[in-house]
Amino acid sequence: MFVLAPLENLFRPRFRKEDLSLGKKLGEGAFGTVYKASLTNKQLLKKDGPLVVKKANEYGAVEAWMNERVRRACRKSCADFVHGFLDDTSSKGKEEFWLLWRYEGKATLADLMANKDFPYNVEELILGPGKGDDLPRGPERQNRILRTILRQILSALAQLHSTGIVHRDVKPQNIIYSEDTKSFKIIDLGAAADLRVGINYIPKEFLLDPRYSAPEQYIMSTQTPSAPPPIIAAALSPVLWQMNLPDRFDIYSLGLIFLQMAFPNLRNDSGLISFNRQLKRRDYDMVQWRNLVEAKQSQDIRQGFEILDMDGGVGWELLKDMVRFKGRKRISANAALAHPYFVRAGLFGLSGMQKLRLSLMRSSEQENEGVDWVTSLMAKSGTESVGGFTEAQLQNMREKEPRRKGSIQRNAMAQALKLQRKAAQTIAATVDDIQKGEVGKRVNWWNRWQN
Ligand SMILES: Nc1ncnc2c1ncn2[C@@H]1O[C@H](COP(=O)(O)OP(=O)(O)OP(=O)(O)O)[C@@H](O)[C@H]1O
Repeated sequence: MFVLAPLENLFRPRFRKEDLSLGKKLGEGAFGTVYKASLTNKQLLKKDGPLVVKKANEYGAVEAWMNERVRRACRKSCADFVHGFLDDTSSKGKEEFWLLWRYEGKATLADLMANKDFPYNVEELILGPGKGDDLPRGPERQNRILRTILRQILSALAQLHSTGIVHRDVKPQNIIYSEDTKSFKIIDLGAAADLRVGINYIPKEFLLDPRYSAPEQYIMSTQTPSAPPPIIAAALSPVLWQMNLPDRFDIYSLGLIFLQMAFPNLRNDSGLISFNRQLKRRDYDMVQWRNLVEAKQSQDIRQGFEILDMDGGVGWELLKDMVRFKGRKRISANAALAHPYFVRAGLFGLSGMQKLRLSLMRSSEQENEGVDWVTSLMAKSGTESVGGFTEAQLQNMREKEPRRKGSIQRNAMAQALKLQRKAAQTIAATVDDIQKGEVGKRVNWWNRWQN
């Protein structure tokens, strides 16, 4: 940040108000007004195409800073930021900060969820028209779509979090479908906090959307003092981060989105608000909430649980791990990506039950099947990392660890499936351990896994 940011600014094009022609208004929030726009001076950008301009108030500079940081550290997770500049031509006292992004597309997840055809309308966007027809319409196909959406948002969040940024305003309105990458990206870093350098970190002041915010009032304990100067904050932040796990704030919000995707009756505001009230009254116990609503026998509720209960209820398990009262007990974005809900998904989605059986039997005949098996899952599902480990890292561990003797009982399908689930859980737990700084546990993890 200290070295690259100033350098980068030397080489990036500079924009002025006159270079832009504003079009349709896209939104108006507490921090500014957003327009679709085009460039009058086409030479400024190599790649032509529509842009989005936010005319922001005094918070604009912070939002620009946050966007630049994201562009350097994890650009694929958020809307493509172009530039931010202060408009000093406007009258004094009314300074405006202008922020520019590439126009990602017309639909946010909120727009898509409001459509009666959700989630099939998203399937078409991600796969192309007619491509999901290998399955009949029903819970299995819906589950496949929900899983893809959730995985895309979780990956984006995992990247933000590993950069030290907590978004604090995760909601369907702030998740946009990018027509270019054909996937979901996060927008609106206006309320985000960069805990590594203390930017926008004000423990006593927050501007959160109550519909989606986690029960904790502050993302950092109120006993944590206000942010010190950036360099000191950067040095201290890993400690504060581990103490408070502020990233879990976003996970709770995403859990609520998962819930809304599964239950049609919770997609509108009044549904969500009454869910929040019911959950609070039951001390944030999802099982109690389930008992309450299941008794009501509604079609929407039945449909939601049918999805979450598939594959032994892995969806429901993940949801419960995301929507928990205590931040510390909530799953992290990385661990969630290694959850069986996703680990099994790649296989089911891509090769079907038959091939899964075959590959499990085949892999159970090999030595070292633990690693081989996980890496083959990764290859099949197109996953680049499991629980934060790349394929190369996993293979490397395999080389250095004693070889496993014997093998899983042949043809023991049930056992293999159990192991698969267990392995994913162990990876998730291990990622948590590592995140807690106990790197030495990695070796224990290997032993646990072998056992
Ligand atoms: N990169 C983008 N591409 C396409 N549309 C965008 C982009 N960024 C923002 N929008 C549209 O503009 C709207 C407002 O954007 P954003 O949420 O950043 O502004 P905001 O002023 O903070 O609004 P709010 O306070 O309501 O969240 C979004 O809901 C989205 O429809």
